[in-house]
Amino acid sequence: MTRYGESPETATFSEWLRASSEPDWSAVVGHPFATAIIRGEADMRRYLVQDFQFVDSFTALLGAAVAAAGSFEARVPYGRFLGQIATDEERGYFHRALAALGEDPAAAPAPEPVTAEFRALMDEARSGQDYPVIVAVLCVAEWSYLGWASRAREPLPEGFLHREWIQLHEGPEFRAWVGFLRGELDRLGPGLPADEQARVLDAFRRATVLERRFFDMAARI
Ligand SMILES: Cc1ncc(CN)c(N)n1
Repeated sequence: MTRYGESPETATFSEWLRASSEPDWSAVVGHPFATAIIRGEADMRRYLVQDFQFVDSFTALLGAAVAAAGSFEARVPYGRFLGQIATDEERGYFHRALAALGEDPAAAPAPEPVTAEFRALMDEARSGQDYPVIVAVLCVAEWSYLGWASRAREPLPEGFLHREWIQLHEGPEFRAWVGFLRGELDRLGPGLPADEQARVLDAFRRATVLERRFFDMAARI
């Protein structure tokens, strides 16, 4: 199904995108590496070293969303989240975590193939300046992470590497952020021409496959 609205039971545009990205979506949310994070058992080294490179392109993509959003009110949530990543919260976590793992945040180790592909997709969306496509890629990254992090139950792992990574992707603020991204897709998607809907779906699916492969890479022995 490549057109939204063909199925009468389809609830929202974002839900249609998610359902059209199965089985990869469920594979990300239920991935064994995510389960290992929740249990405090995941070896975070390769994952965080690679994710620090992911976050660079992700931050640039947030900047593109600020520029491409159609109104001041729509730009504000991107600006707010951009601030969180760029300042103490996420950047601070990466610096502390990489230091604890004996890694240098300033080093730029070779990207794994999936990291390079993910960065290429985000850079493509950024330079394309097509707002719904930009939102689709951001939405996959955040919504799928909310999906696995929501599986965590108290007590969270004691070690900060796992506990804080879960907390960064869960909680009322992160839920509201994901709700905003989904809301943008739900607001704009249904009125898009068929070829643009197909472009948005293609970006959403590609990002979902890359999320799955990213966890596969992290879990590799
Ligand atoms: C690969 C990946 N995807 C998503 C996220 C959540 N921002 C992340 N940090 N890394």
